[in-house]
Amino acid sequence: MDSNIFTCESLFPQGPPTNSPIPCLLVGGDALWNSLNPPGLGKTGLDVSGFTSEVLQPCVLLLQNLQVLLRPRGGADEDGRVQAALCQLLHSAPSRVAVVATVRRPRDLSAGTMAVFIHQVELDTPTEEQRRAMLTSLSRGIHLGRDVDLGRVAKLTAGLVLGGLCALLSEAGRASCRRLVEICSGRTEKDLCSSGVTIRNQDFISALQTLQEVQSKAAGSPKIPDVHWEDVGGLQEVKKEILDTVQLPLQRPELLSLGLSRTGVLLYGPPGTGKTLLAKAVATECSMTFLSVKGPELINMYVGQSEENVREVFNRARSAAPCVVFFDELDSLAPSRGHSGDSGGVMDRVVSQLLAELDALHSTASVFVIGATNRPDLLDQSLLRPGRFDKLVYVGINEDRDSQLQVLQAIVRKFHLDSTVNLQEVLENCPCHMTGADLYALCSDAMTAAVKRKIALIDQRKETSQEQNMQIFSMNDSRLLVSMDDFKTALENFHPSVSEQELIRYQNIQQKLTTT
Ligand SMILES: Nc1ncnc2c1ncn2[C@@H]1O[C@H](COP(=O)(O)OP(=O)(O)OP(=O)(O)O)[C@@H](O)[C@H]1O
Repeated sequence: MDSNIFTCESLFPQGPPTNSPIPCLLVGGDALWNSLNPPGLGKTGLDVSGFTSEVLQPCVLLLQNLQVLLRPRGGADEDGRVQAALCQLLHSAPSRVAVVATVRRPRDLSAGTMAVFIHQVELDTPTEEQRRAMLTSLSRGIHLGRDVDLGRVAKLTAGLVLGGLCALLSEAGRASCRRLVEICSGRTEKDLCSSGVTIRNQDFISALQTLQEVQSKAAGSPKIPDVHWEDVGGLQEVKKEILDTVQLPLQRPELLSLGLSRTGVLLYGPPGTGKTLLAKAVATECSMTFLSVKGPELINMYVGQSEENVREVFNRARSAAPCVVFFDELDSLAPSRGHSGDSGGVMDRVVSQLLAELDALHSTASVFVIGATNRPDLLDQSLLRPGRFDKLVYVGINEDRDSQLQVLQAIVRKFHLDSTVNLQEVLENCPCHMTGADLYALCSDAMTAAVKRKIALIDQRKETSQEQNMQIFSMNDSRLLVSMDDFKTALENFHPSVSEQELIRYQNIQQKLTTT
């Protein structure tokens, strides 16, 4: 049993408060399970003295992840016998033992179990200000370089909780050791650490990257994307409209109390015009995490599961706040109620759930919703009421050459172009109506042509080198430069993805929405 009694590291990562004389016993897993379910399940009831002997009292008994204990085999219902034993435990606990239990989501426990606990405290994801205070407190006693600005670190750590911030500091410490070992070759990490290391800003940056990589590997966890304004060409007006809506309440939280904040923006327009890209850029530029959800992914055949999925998305967003939730293909998640044609009314319930979640966001600036659709006319109109998606922004096709050039320049930012490339000339050979995705396809076709050209060159050189015994030339020998000829090759098979008729249909929808 002793091996299951731990210190309270999870509650107090730096150890229990030193000025507190009360020990904290963390009990979890098998110890509690065995006590509540002795072999044969004949006896129920926890012998608290097993954990909290007279010697240790007064003390705090911390029961972690209570839901796991109550639903040991992941079943839908709690085991009544375990629940009864738990109630018994709480009633029979000595008065000098305070029992604290933790659970990820209160709804994981039955109402009966919840009622056993007199006080229920919800721990929210820390705000930027709270993260700053935590970082200041956690880094006490650690030597930080003059270039470290904990306020900025707090800004970049949206979505991290106390444990994450502890991990960040440890990782930054490791990064600073690695940096020193590299500089002072010949000295071991142990030597350097014993003589004291200073954590610099670059160590925090490297630690953040490491943490984000780990997080992004964890299924679906939101992170701050890496798309900047420079990656979005043109769309100046759209960028401004979204930023005014998202950034203002973040910078001026007092607007919330005046009821001047907005919960969501709906981007609509033809496919491939940069709606997803814009939403990601907003999140990056405002240092918010990004949670992308495709409408159809949330729909599930099991009764109640689709609504639960919607609820779960908003829970995840709240725990990663400040967060931008991006609902792609919103029309398939929230079609007009009464018209969806599903027999069980699943879609109607999903829409109602979505509306309830949007309304609940109203009092906070930390979760912002961006919806995207090609068919705003199919949406349930109540979504467009004030306080929900109350700003509609049309993201259309760039029709003038100037804005097309801006998109092209944004796309080729990461390409190496040779001096023969004239982007204006490329555009002159393109049709008038092109989406950003079309231009991206054109550039990647040009890149493919460049790769093929280089492979052909290598093959040719190989033949000559064998004949003349020359050194073999490989793909890595020089940078891959995309030439004007590569663009010309790409243009041969280039067709815009949105036809003129479709474009007219989108423009009609836009006109209808702006006049209503
Ligand atoms: N304005 C733009 N600037 C730079 N690149 C763009 C732009 N618009 C689109 N692109 C390119 O096209 C790709 C697809 O765009 P995106 O996915 O954002 O379009 P979308 O409007 O969300 O499409 P859909 O409606 O099909 O979801 C982007 O990854 C990007 O490479």
